[in-house]
Amino acid sequence: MTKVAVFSAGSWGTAFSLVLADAGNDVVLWARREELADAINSTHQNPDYQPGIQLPPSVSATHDVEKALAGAEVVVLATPSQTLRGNLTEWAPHIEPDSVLLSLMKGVELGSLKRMSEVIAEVTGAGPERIAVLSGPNLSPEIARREPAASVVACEDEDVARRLQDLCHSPAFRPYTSVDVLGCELGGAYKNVVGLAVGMAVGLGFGDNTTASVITRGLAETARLAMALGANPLTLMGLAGLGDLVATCSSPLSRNRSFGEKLGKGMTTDEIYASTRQVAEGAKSCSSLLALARRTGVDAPIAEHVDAVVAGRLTAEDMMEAFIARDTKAETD
Ligand SMILES: NC(=O)C1=CN([C@@H]2O[C@H](COP(=O)(O)OP(=O)(O)OC[C@H]3O[C@@H](n4cnc5c(N)ncnc54)[C@H](O)[C@@H]3O)[C@@H](O)[C@H]2O)C=CC1
Ligand SMILES: O=C(CO)COP(=O)(O)O
Repeated sequence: MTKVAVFSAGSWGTAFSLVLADAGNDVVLWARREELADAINSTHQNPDYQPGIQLPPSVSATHDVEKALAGAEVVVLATPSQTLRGNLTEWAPHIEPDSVLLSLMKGVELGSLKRMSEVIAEVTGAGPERIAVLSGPNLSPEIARREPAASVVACEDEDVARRLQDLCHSPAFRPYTSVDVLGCELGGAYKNVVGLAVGMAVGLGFGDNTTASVITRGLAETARLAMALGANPLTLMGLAGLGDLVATCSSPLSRNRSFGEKLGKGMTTDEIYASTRQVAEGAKSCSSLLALARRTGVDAPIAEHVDAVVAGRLTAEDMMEAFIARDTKAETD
């Protein structure tokens, strides 16, 4: 049995622990709060992030970093993107030297504009053959209920991607391999920003023509930036691109879409933050993705307008009007 350490016990870390356990691994889930680790061990449920879901016996929880990491061949990272650098700096000295680091996160760091795999490389010094990402249409409540879903596990070293694919292939979860780490990460981070825009349209009371238009132009914007940075265009048409975009933008379970819906209904960003404990990565990554697009010389109207609404410089209504009023152009430009 492979020992896998999962950091941390939020919605996705908990649901993915169940996938890993179903796939035959010994899973240790690290929780930031000791009382949550105790609750998971005594009830086999995570009442804060996946209430009502029974975790398999091969999932145990701990608040002790060293204990979680000792002997772990794979370390899964599922914290909010903006805290990863700080968290990993504390954890890195205890990570086994040959272990593989698998990121489940979908964001881009503010300030540095680094993707999560880049932050992991910088903080741990691990080479590309030890760093992988998993991304796809994987809304955690559905994964936790074992509803069938697919995903992509990407690593520059294809053998490592295959090893991780075997590691998380369960009766309900089907991972595909890829070597396009950058494309998977940008697809995952960008779909959250598009999800915010779609949520705003929903909050304003608009229907399927509007949301389909934003989704499609969102995919074009994602592909434009990702390809300029070297991604394989086919990645954006796959599970980590179109697949995740469709899941996020269509589902009321998406925190990013819900966040956008609240903005569309007139709530402020601060009011929304105060109303939930869960992360909506797009509310921060709209700014870092916009900066990345500007640095790359790529037009990013959705990131630009979403960033302005999140920052309170524009209303959601004005954003939708601005989308329609922009200079007209060819679809493929
Ligand atoms: N929930 C989902 O359906 C999916 C989430 N993801 C991605 O996974 C990542 C984690 O998301 P979720 O688990 O959904 O978030 P969450 O909000 O449900 O949980 C976040 C976890 O991080 C911990 N945390 C919060 N602030 C922290 C800090 N300052 N230091 C250390 N830990 C901290 C929390 O205690 C919690 O365990 C995000 O990048 C998200 O985009 C990816 C696919 C699916
Ligand atoms: O990444 C996700 C689904 O694939 C989860 O989306 P939200 O973070 O918007 O809930």
